[in-house]
Amino acid sequence: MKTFAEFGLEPKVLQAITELGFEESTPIQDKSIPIAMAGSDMIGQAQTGTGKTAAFGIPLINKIPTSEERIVALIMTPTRELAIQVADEIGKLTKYKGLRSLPIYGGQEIGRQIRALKKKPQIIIGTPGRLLDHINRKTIKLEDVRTVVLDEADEMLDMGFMEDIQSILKQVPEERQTLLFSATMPPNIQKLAQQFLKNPEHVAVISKQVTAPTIQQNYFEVHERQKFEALARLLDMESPELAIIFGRTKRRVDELSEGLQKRGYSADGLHGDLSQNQRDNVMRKFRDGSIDVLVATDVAARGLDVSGVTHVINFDLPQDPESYVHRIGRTGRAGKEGSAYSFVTPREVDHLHFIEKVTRQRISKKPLPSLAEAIEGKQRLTAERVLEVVQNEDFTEYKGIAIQLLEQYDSVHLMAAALKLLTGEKKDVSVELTPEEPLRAKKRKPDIRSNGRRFSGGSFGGGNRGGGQGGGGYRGRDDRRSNGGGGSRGSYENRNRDNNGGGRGRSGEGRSNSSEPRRPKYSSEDFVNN
Ligand SMILES: Nc1ncnc2c1ncn2[C@@H]1O[C@H](COP(=O)(O)OP(=O)(O)OP(=O)(O)O)[C@@H](O)[C@H]1O
Ligand SMILES: [Mg+2]
Repeated sequence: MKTFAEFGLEPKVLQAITELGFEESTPIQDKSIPIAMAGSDMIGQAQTGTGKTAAFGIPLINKIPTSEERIVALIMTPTRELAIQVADEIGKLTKYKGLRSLPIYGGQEIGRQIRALKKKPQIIIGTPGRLLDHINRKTIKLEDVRTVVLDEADEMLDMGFMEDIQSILKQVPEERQTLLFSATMPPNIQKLAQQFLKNPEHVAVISKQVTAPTIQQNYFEVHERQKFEALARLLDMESPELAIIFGRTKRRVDELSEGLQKRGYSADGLHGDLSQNQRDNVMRKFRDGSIDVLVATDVAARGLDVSGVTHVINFDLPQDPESYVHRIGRTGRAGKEGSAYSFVTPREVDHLHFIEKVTRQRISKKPLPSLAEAIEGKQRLTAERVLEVVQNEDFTEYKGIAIQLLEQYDSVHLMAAALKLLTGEKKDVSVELTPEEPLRAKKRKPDIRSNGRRFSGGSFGGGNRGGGQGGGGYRGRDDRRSNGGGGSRGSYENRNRDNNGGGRGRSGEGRSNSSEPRRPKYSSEDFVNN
């Protein structure tokens, strides 16, 4: 691992890196920064949460002169939310150098974007649909662009953005540097690379597994009708700091987040049918910790970086192994620990094994959390909250009444009653979800680690098993809560621009709930206690 000073970066860029708290470069940064600084095209693959944004962001910022008044760099992302987050990180990296960067995405008032474009940003971070819109209106000209980054390129392909990317890149001069980054590189990415990159260097910092080794991966075998109760128990048992729960469809996300709210969890939902404002609010609440549980479709699977996410729960198993890798990668970032739990119905067990095979990672089967474990978890959390008050807060005002009560009642009885009250046991409100069809294993070649070409990268920190590997590259960041700044507005960019539907995202993003057959609802009371 290098210190950033060894790359020969401008002092103002270094200063911003130091302020972000990055002490050493991560393996992907180590390998990509020199290649990108030399001007070569590049394909970069590294596990989720290992700093790919800065790996392309730092060299990009370093090379743009401050005096520049034209758009010279273009970064494309598959989702609006990611565009905002990347713009935020680029903004932080360019704080001292003082370049101007601007996110451009669907769902935001176009007039506002046009006004912001008049301030002559040098770096645009956008989703393909809205970018094309601006190109057609001639409010964005790409004739001076010298650097293009495709973040999550494979996802953009999967969402059907190939033609849009083609049209956008037609506007960019041939003499440019093109960089392509993702944690997964399915074989079809080759097509995109051949079209848009020139003699790219391949850099991969993945040896055995494509998932980050700091994520503990588990699954429960559970019947569809048991899932909600199992989820509630899991949340009670584990009391995550922040959790993301992935559901297959928008309807699922709505029903789940409502159900969790009814049961007293601080949860909210995120999917492509919400208004931009609603998405905005949900992401802001999640980033600042005013909700603990984000329920989302795959709209939140790629690239999102919210520190404090300790748990990812696949309430529904994703269709693609790629999606699994990215979803669980929302935790265990920047060397931190994280846990992933997947709910697998008996008919989906084969599909889970397929995901294990493709990702070359064992996923451990766990027994469903029992009622006793759930209760114990809740009680432990209450006790922790009480002790925190004991240690950190002023409760002098309550001492008088405490003394009075203790004179009349047994101290253990009193304490137990107070804890019961605090635990806030909810009446078992029954929650009904519309069942989802189980997934079937897809047939395909079980390797998503590379596109079949040889990569110049070696292993990721020398052996990926066990912990320890992520630690080296990530010192000094643990207490930082990465705040999205302007908040994050999330949505898959709709193919037809602003929310006209027609998005082709997987996992239900583009699927109309109303067209699905109505199946009988089941109730959480069907759940058999264990
Ligand atoms: N050198 C570094 N030292 C410490 N923290 C870092 C370093 N580089 C990046 N980070 C932090 O690590 C976190 C993850 O980075 P980033 O979002 O770029 O990951 P990624 O590789 O793009 O992941 P994904 O595949 O999920 O998109 C961010 O909070 C980022 O600020
Ligand atoms: Mg990323």
